[in-house]
Amino acid sequence: MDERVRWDDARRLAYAAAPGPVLEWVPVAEAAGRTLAADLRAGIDVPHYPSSAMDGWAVAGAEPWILVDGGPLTPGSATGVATGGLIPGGTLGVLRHEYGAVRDGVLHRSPDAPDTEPGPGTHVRPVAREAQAGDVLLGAGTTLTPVALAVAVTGLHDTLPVARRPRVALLHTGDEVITSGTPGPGQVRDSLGVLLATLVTQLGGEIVSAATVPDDAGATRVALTGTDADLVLTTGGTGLSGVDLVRPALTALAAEPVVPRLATRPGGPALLARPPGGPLVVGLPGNPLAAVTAALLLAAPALAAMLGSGLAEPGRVRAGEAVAGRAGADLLLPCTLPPAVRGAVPTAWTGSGMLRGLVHADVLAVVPSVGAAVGDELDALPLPWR
Ligand SMILES: Nc1nc2c(c(=O)[nH]1)N[C@H]1C(S)=C(S)[C@@H](COP(=O)(O)OP(=O)(O)OC[C@H]3O[C@@H](n4cnc5c(N)ncnc54)[C@H](O)[C@@H]3O)O[C@H]1N2
Ligand code: MOO
Repeated sequence: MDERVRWDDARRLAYAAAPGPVLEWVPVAEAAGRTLAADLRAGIDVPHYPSSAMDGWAVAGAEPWILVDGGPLTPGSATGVATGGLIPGGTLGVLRHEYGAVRDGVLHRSPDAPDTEPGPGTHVRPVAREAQAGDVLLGAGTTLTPVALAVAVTGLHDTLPVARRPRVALLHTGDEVITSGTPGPGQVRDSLGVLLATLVTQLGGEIVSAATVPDDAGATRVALTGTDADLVLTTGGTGLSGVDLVRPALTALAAEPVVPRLATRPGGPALLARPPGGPLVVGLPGNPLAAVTAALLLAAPALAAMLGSGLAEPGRVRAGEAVAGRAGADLLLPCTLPPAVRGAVPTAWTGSGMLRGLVHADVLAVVPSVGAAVGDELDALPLPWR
């Protein structure tokens, strides 16, 4: 049986396998970038009083208008209002400053005032035009952008119910992986640690631990379970050699293989498994481009589910050049979108051990096994750091 899962099915399975959000309250000033865990309703009508949209005069009845100090107005009277000022009772509409002239305490329309001004409701912002008290202003799952925070404050919210940041443990396997100094032959500097920590943070998670585990079955098993994280991301050790121990360790733990492998290149050996009672485990291949690709396909959807945000639909791009396919797998290629080409062009570095191409890439384009001709529409995964 082919246990390799297509890239799009893998995203959905990862999203479905992850637990939902845990709610916590944070002050609005500390909530930027967080994800709302519950609908936020307006605590007041927005706006909550009728206000002027212009500097000018609130008028009642037909001109001329005798200026009075405040309202309520009776027909033939007017009072000065500033933008945002309270519209007094009895007001017909607002005559903006440019279209009025005051002589001897009496307001007249100027000759260039439009015929329609002032009419009923001119330049008046009615109560609740934007929202009524109780309306949902921001839905659960909304990312708290600067604008969303402002809307929350307008709706009278000083603390916000947000999804607790998913707690993520990083586990690097491989005796050859070193974290400082110059690597000798057969050794490699850990480049995935900083990459994944940054990516996880950008995706809304929180790194709670980062450890390196030697190529030892027992140590790998212990490391996979000895954590209170919500999600464990392992690197390396997903392959077939005697020192690739992530898969055997998960089998020994009787973990449910939610995504046993991916039908993609790079990233084919990646996996997502659920040990009983333990945190979700995403096994990323050691080859760096394969690791990032798999992180976007498996870890990103799992984190989105834990945050209660939706599973983002992939984008679409046109192939900017012909690309040969690869039998039995979808190619996920770092591509730029040069304006002159009007399509996706693979970077010069698409090997699974190479990261250079991703630095300048705009998307990961999905090239089906049959390949792509110039102009073909392709699915494309956005890159979270773009
Ligand atoms: N006989 C076969 N060999 C391989 C196959 C296969 O099907 N048959 N698949 C290849 C594919 S595809 C991939 S991807 C890799 C998967 O490798 P592992 O997940 O087992 O990773 P390692 O063997 O531990 O390391 C691979 C590579 O990555 C480097 N690495 C590991 N960790 C890090 C790190 N933290 N930072 C930077 N680089 C890292 C490591 O040094 C190796 O060069 O297997 C293929 N082989
Ligand atoms: O997933 Mo591997 O990096 O395809 O060679």
